Amino acid sequence: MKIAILGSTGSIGTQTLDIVREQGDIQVTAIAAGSNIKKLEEQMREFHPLLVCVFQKDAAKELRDRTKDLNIRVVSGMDGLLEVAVQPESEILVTAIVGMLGIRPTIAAIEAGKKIALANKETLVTAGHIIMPLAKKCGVPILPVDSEHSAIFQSLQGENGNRIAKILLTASGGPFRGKKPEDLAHIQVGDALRHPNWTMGRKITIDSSTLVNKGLEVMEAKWLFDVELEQIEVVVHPQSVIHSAVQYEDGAVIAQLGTPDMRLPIQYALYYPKRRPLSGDRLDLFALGQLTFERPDTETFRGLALAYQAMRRGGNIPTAFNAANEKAVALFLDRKIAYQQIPEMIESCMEAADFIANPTVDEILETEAAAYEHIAGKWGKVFA
Ligand SMILES: NC(=O)C1=CN([C@@H]2O[C@H](COP(=O)(O)OP(=O)(O)OC[C@H]3O[C@@H](n4cnc5c(N)ncnc54)[C@H](OP(=O)(O)O)[C@@H]3O)[C@@H](O)[C@H]2O)C=CC1
Ligand SMILES: CC(=O)[C@@H](O)[C@H](O)COP(=O)(O)O
Ligand SMILES: [Mn+2]
Repeated sequence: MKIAILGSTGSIGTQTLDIVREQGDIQVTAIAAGSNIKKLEEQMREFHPLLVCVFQKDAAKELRDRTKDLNIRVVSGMDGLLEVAVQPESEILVTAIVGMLGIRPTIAAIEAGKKIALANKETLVTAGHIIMPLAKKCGVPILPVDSEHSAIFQSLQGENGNRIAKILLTASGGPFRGKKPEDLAHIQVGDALRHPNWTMGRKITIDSSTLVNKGLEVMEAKWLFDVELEQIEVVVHPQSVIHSAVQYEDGAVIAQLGTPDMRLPIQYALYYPKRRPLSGDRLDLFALGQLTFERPDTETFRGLALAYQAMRRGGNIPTAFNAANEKAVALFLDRKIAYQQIPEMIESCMEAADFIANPTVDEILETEAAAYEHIAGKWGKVFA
């Protein structure tokens, strides 16, 4: 099997490469990252891709100098990401890049007939109405990597045309589960980066803590599984053992359970429909003792309530939601805004957005730019 990876240096990207190492029959034809040339150089020397993209131009130049002996082409910028996405020899593109920057490369890969192993949920949230019909038209499967969506996908195997009554989308509840709004006023970056169950990139870890991640995942599920919003129920399950479930019309609930290990959904997407042996811990129900469930507290964690609102309004409002969140999380991680300003900025950008019912890619990117401008206009001092 031949694969290309967008975001090879990140959490999902490096775990994809762990699978490449373990399985031994995957060739990595192309990789891309933002600026981490140290890790890219290591990956080039170990996996010998044919093409490498570093988004930042200066970093690409430095990587070229450092790897002259390898004779591997190094490209940069959006054009470089697009080249990696459509690298002629690859069969599957793993979208492990963070943010809606993934939209254009994902579309290009679908148009080039590549299967998509999709981790980059922001792309579906903002452009699901373009990507899902395009994938259908091009006969390209979108194979979910996100743990919940992989669990749903696994629970749907053998459904024989039976309809989904409900999706039970599990959520850990994040590090602040049980807290009230007044407890969140002085949250620091280090507190929010302490996820109870998963080790992930910084942006998604913050999103898990605000429940924005769950809001993004509800939208992702809606696009992937073609269900109504009302058919998706978020269930807080602090142990993260049940990765999600499907309820059928006769009431049967089929779930996928496992240890919190992203290598399983990544491997399942790559080899679908085959399962392969995989190293790692096995689930021990006796050691666990009990599994618990709660309703999400959407009054404290307004990110989830705002996501539902964005989905109900539809059009480009999920883009306003997502773009505002990407900017707000980056500002919070840079210690420029307080934790509770994340939902505040999302709500404000959603209110300020000019509604477009069926946005094109250009209009999605304009909505993103407008959200950034709105934040700069209203909170200008945080950019100083
Ligand atoms: N981590 C997880 O367990 C899960 C992640 N996801 C989703 O997967 C995606 C990736 O998440 P995660 O792996 O945690 O993120 P990380 O932050 O760990 O990695 C992000 C990757 O994207 C690269 N990147 C960042 N900016 C650019 C750019 N401008 N051009 C090219 N590459 C860029 C980074 O490169 P560099 O290192 O150079 O910055 C890095 O390789 C997200 O959409 C997330 O929501 C979904 C489920 C679980
Ligand atoms: C591993 C994974 O898929 C993450 O998206 C995870 O779901 C985050 O956990 P919570 O958002 O449920 O805290
Ligand atoms: Mn998830």
